[in-house]
Amino acid sequence: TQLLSLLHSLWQSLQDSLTPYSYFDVPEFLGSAAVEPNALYRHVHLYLHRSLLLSSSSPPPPRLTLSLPNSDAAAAKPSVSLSPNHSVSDAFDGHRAVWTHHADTLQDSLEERRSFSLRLPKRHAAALLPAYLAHLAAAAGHLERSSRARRLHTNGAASSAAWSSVPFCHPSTFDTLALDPGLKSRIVDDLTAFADGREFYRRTGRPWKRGYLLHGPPGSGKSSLIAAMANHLRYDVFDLELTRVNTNADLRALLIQTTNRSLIVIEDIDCSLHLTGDRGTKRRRLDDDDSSDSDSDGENQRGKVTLSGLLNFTDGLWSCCGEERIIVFTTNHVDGIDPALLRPGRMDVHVRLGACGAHAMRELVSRYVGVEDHEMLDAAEGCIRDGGAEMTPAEVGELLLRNRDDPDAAVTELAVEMKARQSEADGLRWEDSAAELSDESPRKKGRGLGWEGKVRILGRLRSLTKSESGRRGV
Ligand SMILES: Nc1ncnc2c1ncn2[C@@H]1O[C@H](COP(=O)(O)OP(=O)(O)OP(=O)(O)O)[C@@H](O)[C@H]1O
Repeated sequence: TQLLSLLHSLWQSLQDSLTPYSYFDVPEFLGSAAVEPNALYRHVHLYLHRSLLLSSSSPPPPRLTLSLPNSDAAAAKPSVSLSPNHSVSDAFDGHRAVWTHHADTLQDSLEERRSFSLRLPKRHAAALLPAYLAHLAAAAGHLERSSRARRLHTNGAASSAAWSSVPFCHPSTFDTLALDPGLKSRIVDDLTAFADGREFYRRTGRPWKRGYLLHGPPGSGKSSLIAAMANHLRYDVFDLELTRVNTNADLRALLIQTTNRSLIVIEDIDCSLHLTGDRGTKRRRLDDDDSSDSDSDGENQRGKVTLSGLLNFTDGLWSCCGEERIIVFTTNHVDGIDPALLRPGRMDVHVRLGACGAHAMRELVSRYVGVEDHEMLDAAEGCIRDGGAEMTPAEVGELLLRNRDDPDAAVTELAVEMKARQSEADGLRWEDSAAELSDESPRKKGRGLGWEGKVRILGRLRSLTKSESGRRGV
């Protein structure tokens, strides 16, 4: 046996010295007992699965293993892997890397040892290997993130500072969101730069977090934008219900339980706490650093969450207990928020969402009822461009949804509604102007209206008459 084993190793050495290739083994488990999982094996598996086996650019290897574990049956996505003792090749930097999957059954045991082996040209192996492994790790990391199941967390009863969660599967994405294209690309670019910014934040010594404030009337798409942001970044969402948090200490406890790569959302911030009044009474006591601990402790004793506690949450020392987090505040009334919360560093990006613009309206119509070109669509767009016709994306969406079986009726109703709103707005403006004209108050009288003002009011009156007749026509 010893002689045979010696001959075998001599034969191996001879082969190794003659072959033009270098081989690298990647076992599934590490250590003499082979119980510690090898992360590189998982990376190779993922990389081969997505980048090579399912790629349409290269022909698949002749044999693949398809599997669908019972626990994943609901997702109904079979996984594909390289069958044992089959190979697949990959091109990298002008060279060919060949991966082979091995599965060996151990003697006297049913146990199977699996591994991958990588074959590289021997002359270039030393130079190629580090770069190729880095490329593989980056691709696998990206795939791991994109395939990770995400969750929507919310804080439970007021008595407990704990999160509970459900799978996050909101369908809103930047593709389904009807937004002004400039605004959309600014947000996407900002999010992408943030997610890729590890090195930047490390170099500049800034905590790797970003604050967003979304403001606009109900139905302008704040929640949809949050879902699209989470889907774009593939982050978990922590939806913080401030009214269910008792004290600043609870708020801090909730914060430190949030995970990296997450979006922490506080909706309707103006309704959650009476922050402005709270701050107003304390403004004298609070210096520029609003997040002083002594203050928050004082408030804790009184048992409520305060502005200073919230500021600690957003940019105090405690806010840096993790990384890659985005904090999003939403409000319908931006004026009701204390300016301290809005400062850069706390809320870095302010996004105003309002009435549906012409581009967003066309996008919604195209998506809901498949109409790209229609005179009624032009009429509706005209009303938006002329001003006064304001409908939120939610209102436009609801109107189109009602008529989704009849595209003609949908765009006609949309044009009628826009026209009606424009006329109404013009009427209101005219009433305002008329009131101004007839106001007997000495202040207004003193200011008076010149002939230009009177002509302007007459012009408005005429356009109102016109729009009324137009409305009847529609
Ligand atoms: N920009 C948009 N593109 C496509 N659909 C939109 C858009 N904005 C809103 N909607 C539609 O309107 C519905 C309501 O929007 P959403 O809940 O996002 O508004 P919101 O501003 O968060 O409202 P609220 O302030 O009441 O929470 C969404 O379900 C979505 O279908």
